[in-house]
Amino acid sequence: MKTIRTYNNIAAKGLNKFPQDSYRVSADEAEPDAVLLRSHKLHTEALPKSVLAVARAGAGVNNIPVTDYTHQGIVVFNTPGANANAVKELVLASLLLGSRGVTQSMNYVKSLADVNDPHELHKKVEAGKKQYGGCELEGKTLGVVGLGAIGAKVANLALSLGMKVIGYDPKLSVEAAWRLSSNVKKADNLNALLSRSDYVTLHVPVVEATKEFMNDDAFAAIKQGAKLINLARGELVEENAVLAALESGKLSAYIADFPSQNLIKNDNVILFPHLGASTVEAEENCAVMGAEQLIDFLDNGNITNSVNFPAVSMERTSGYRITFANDNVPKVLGVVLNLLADLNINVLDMVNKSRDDIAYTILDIEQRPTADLIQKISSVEHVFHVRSV
Ligand SMILES: NC(=O)c1ccc[n+]([C@@H]2O[C@H](COP(=O)([O-])OP(=O)(O)OC[C@H]3O[C@@H](n4cnc5c(N)ncnc54)[C@H](O)[C@@H]3O)[C@@H](O)[C@H]2O)c1
Ligand SMILES: O=C(O)[C@H](O)COP(=O)(O)O
Repeated sequence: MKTIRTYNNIAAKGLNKFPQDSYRVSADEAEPDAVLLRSHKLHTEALPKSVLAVARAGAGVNNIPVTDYTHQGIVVFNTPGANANAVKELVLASLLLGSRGVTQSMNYVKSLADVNDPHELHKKVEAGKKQYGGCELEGKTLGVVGLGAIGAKVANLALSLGMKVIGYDPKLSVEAAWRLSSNVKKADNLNALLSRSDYVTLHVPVVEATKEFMNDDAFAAIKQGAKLINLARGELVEENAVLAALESGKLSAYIADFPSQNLIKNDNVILFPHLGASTVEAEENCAVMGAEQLIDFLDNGNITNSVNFPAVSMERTSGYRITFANDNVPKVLGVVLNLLADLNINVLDMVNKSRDDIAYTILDIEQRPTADLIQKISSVEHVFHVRSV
């Protein structure tokens, strides 16, 4: 029986993917084969030695110490694009909330609950509305920082609303570029985007290069009166810098998914409780994708959508499967194959891929691998993980 430890609220549609006759899934597994989670932070937690893989049912993996796990042979997965539509739709709400005094005017109407005379109420409604006049999105410019799964959907949506769209993504993948309308204008650098955008929306991961990249310099470059939407991560925006930009009027609104005490107190900040991916559809998509990737890895050794291991998949042959991970240096594969040859073990099929400084191999052999064979492969220099699948 394989076991999966879950954290957070994982949609039942995903949990039901694990076959009941071969998997046990719960929050209490002491020595799980894998972990399935959402935003639970693993940085301060030691994982049991039994863990082979961690699946993040979602996009951001900044809650997982990915680099530490890599050399322990722990494969980390995420679910690219599975919640992109949910975030895109909340960006649409953010654009409108930032433009039309929606929440403020709703609060004004609520404050009229005790005005019982219909004529008096009508007068107050008509007199009050002038405080909440807004502007339209059509014709305005949206700057999209990060044009991956979410950014591309947001950019295309904004075009359909009649907005002009500028994008900035120095690491844009070819696949992501294919998803993007050719009407999205390319900014050569961040400041070129910031200085021309009425609205700026962030869709990049938190990594060393993006931490607090929205700092004093960025707000100095931003267009006077711009509005900033951040449904990506709080750490992308330096808090004192955004508060100062709001105070000076350089920024007219900040709409974000990551509350802090200082932000909550500011009237020009609209905050959600990390709601971007919280739709039935997104939660199910993420849970299903995460579960399927874990099952294929645990049952077959195949790796799809890992953030630290190469993508490697091979159809099963009639034989027995071994997988191993090693430092990406010359000769390791050759040594393992020689070892098999010396033991007169026939290889039926094989695939080997590398990513940065690690490599991963799937080998189908003709005979059942013994504990001694697994031990011998483990002892090969630079091999740090071996599994009979
Ligand atoms: N609020 C939420 O609930 C929620 C939901 C989903 C994702 N997110 C956040 O949004 C982020 C993006 O998600 P995604 O699914 O679009 O991911 P993605 O990997 O598809 O896209 C990220 C894009 O950012 C680009 N990028 C990386 N560094 C950059 C930089 N320095 N400047 C500009 N672009 C850069 C990449 O090239 C990529 O195209 C996630 O990492 C996560 O932190 C939040
Ligand atoms: O990175 C993500 O996918 C989002 O931040 C969603 O996080 P959640 O699954 O905890 O809602």
